[in-house]
Amino acid sequence: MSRGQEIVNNPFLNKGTAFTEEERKTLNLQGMLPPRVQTLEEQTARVYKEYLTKSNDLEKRVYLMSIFNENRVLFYATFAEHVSEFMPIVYDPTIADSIENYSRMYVNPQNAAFLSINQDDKETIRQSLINAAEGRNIKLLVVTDGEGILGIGDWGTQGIDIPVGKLMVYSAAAGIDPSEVLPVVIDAGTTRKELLEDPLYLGLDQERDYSEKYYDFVDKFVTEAEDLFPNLYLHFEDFGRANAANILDKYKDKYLVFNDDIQGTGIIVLAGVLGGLNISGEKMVDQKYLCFGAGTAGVGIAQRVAEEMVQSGLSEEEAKKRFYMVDKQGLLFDDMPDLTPGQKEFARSRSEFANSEDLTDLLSVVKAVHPTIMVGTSTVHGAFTEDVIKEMAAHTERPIVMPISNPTKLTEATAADVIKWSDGRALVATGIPSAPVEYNGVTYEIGQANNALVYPGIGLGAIAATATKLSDKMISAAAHSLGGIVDPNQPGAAILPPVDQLTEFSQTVANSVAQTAVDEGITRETITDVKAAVEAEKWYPVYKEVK
Ligand SMILES: NC(=O)c1ccc[n+]([C@@H]2O[C@H](COP(=O)([O-])OP(=O)(O)OC[C@H]3O[C@@H](n4cnc5c(N)ncnc54)[C@H](O)[C@@H]3O)[C@@H](O)[C@H]2O)c1
Ligand SMILES: O=C(O)C[C@H](O)C(=O)O
Ligand SMILES: [Mn+2]
Repeated sequence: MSRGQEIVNNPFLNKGTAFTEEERKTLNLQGMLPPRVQTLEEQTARVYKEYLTKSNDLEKRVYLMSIFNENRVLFYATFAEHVSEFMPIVYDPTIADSIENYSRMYVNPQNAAFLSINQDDKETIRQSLINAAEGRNIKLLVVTDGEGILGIGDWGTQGIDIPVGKLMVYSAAAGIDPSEVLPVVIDAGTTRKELLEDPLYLGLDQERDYSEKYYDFVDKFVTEAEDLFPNLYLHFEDFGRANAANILDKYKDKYLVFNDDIQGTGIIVLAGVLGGLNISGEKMVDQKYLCFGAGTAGVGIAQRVAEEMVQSGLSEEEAKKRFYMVDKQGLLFDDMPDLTPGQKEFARSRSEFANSEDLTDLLSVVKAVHPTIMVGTSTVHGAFTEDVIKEMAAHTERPIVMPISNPTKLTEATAADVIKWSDGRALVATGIPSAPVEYNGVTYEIGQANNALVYPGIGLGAIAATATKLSDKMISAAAHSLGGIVDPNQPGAAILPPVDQLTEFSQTVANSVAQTAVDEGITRETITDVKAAVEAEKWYPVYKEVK
């Protein structure tokens, strides 16, 4: 390929119509582009105008991804101009439609690495990562095995859109250089019959592997990735309930790793709880917490909030007594078979209740427990019914309610309903973006309790600090750093900061995470000026000289 062809076909170098006359001459691009030279501003205006002609969200996403495939600077410059408008298009919830239709709509591998459990020798794993990285300096890798995509379950190889999408948010929100990231999917088969029966399915035509071979494969992958990319921040996303915590626990003391569903979600929900308490004036140690859907996210959040209660003065035992976990069986009791290790930590004793046998549905548990905080991570659409919310609101002045299952079709309630049913008293945040709610003359802003509001800043902070691991203190600092961004005295104030300020508060999160790593002395390099180090790590969507 000629140098000119190489450049226009490389999304990290391509400038499209913005190549100047001078560049067209020196890079041998003459005759390869329409004659008019455009500025980046003209290009983003064109992209946005065309975007507006698309008739549905999936088409909008496909169009934006075509720009992403061609020209990363143009994609991120346009994204930066329309952050809160584009978030639900490139990310959740529209990304769910894109994953469900991935094989049919496939056009481009988007610089991802596709690993197959059938090729489990470490040389092939290593070479696959090298091929996908194409000599780029990879600092951030997002990997999924596709088993627990959002709440929509096992999508095998099609899950690759989640690492791609999570990384887009890293670059847009925190300014992670898009040429320094690598999305990876581990195809270990799938449990989804309709994929295996679909002749168009692009993943392996086999049942998901739950044997030791799977853990061996993950171990080879982690070892090779850490060896190839020595300063790596390794982000795990949407692994299944049986594996996610095991994998995090295995590597978290050894490498700089992060599980978004466990840790990221724990941080954003804790930040929302802190924001809610800031508004209600109540204390953390007085709260009673109900988790509905005690899986990867549900347990991860409960652990984070419990840790916060301990830091607020309770003993670990006292803190755990404030938690009630509800899953398919109803309230979880310690005599139940099949509890996950995380569920066991929080399971209650039957002797605490006169009617423990009856506590098999959410409403009876709410009646028996009178929670002050209720978080939904169950994937059960509509589970927070009018009866449930009214019962909760009857026993607490400002109930904190977060239906955060994704995407839209799985969410436990809408913000508008929760506000109406609680007569405007509930402090609400949702997993997907929600429009403001008008109720009795007050406009309620609804925060988005989605890990996207924190994981980009955490990654940027940890990378900029050259942290050797992600410590509990760094995680806690991230949650606390979001406080103070919202004005709690404003009637109808949100409990979390608005998505249109995503880039600003990602910076705040990054600074505080980096500062904590430096204070703890867990950095590879000596950092004297934390803010400068974070700033130096940031990438901006502007064209650079191509040589
Ligand atoms: N907003 C966010 O930032 C965020 C982050 C992570 C996960 N989530 C969402 O949370 C949901 C769960 O994700 P996960 O990764 O924890 O999945 P998971 O499969 O690990 O957990 C889901 C849990 O819900 C339970 N459940 C299923 N049906 C139930 C029912 N009828 N009653 C009670 N419990 C029931 C399951 O048994 C399981 O324990 C998904 O919809 C996901 O999109 C949101
Ligand atoms: O991807 C999201 O929108 C949040 C979260 O990681 C999820 O799995 O639902
Ligand atoms: Mn996730």
